[in-house]
Amino acid sequence: MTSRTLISAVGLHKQFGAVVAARDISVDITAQTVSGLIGTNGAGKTTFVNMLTGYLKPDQGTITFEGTDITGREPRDITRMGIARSFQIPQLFTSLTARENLEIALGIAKSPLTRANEILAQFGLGAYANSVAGNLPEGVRKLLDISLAMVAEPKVLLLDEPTSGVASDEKFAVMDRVMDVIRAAGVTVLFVEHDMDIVRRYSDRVLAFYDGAILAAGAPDDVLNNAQVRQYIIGEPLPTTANAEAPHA
Ligand SMILES: Nc1ncnc2c1ncn2[C@@H]1O[C@H](COP(=O)(O)OP(=O)(O)OP(=O)(O)O)[C@@H](O)[C@H]1O
Repeated sequence: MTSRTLISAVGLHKQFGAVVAARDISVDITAQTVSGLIGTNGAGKTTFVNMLTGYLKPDQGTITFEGTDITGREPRDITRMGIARSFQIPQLFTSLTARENLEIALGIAKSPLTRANEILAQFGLGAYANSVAGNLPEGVRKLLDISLAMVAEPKVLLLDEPTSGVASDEKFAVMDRVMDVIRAAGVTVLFVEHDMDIVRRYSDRVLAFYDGAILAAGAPDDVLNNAQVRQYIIGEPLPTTANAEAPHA
């Protein structure tokens, strides 16, 4: 498998008053990989995602996508270039059916409305085609929301807590379906997730955020077994860490 760098972030810095939400973040994202972003609340995951998607402009640093500098570009330009996003709370028209939601997204993407059936089938949503989105179980709503993001055939998909609010016995089914679709389409994924079982199972690489910086990055087992990650992010103090200092504290 070739490992082509798709996104390259160099020296990203973002400050809100006294709060440093991103401190000197440099990371490369390889094409067609799945990166799990972990970190406690306020660690800087959303800030990083917002900078990649143009919702926030970094104070310093650059972001390159397929060799083009996209730093500070407008979100709609970045979306058009192939970076799509879904949110923690699905952005659906709750009074419309699943199919109608997809047809609206297809219309915006200037894609044939007849693709709705194919996309519903890909995401296992055929049985819900005529159900009103507001009445769908959370796992199905999440899948529908992600299917809307896939309408534009993005190269990169950013997912914000794809399993939050989903019943624990449905989480793996939701993620299995998402991963099947995105791997078949060759999409590169970054997903923010608090459930470490999901992170371990579905990530090729984990980026662990702490206090605005990347504390560790690498293979899931390496990062999730890293002593600092366990202590400061997963919240499992180690018996021998009584004298350890918090990074950046
Ligand atoms: N628009 C903003 N104005 C002021 N402070 C902000 C803003 N956005 C983020 N912050 C601060 O920046 C820090 C990083 O926040 P961020 O939302 O990136 O963290 P996060 O890791 O995504 O957390 P969560 O898991 O809660 O979503 C926090 O201290 C947050 O309060």
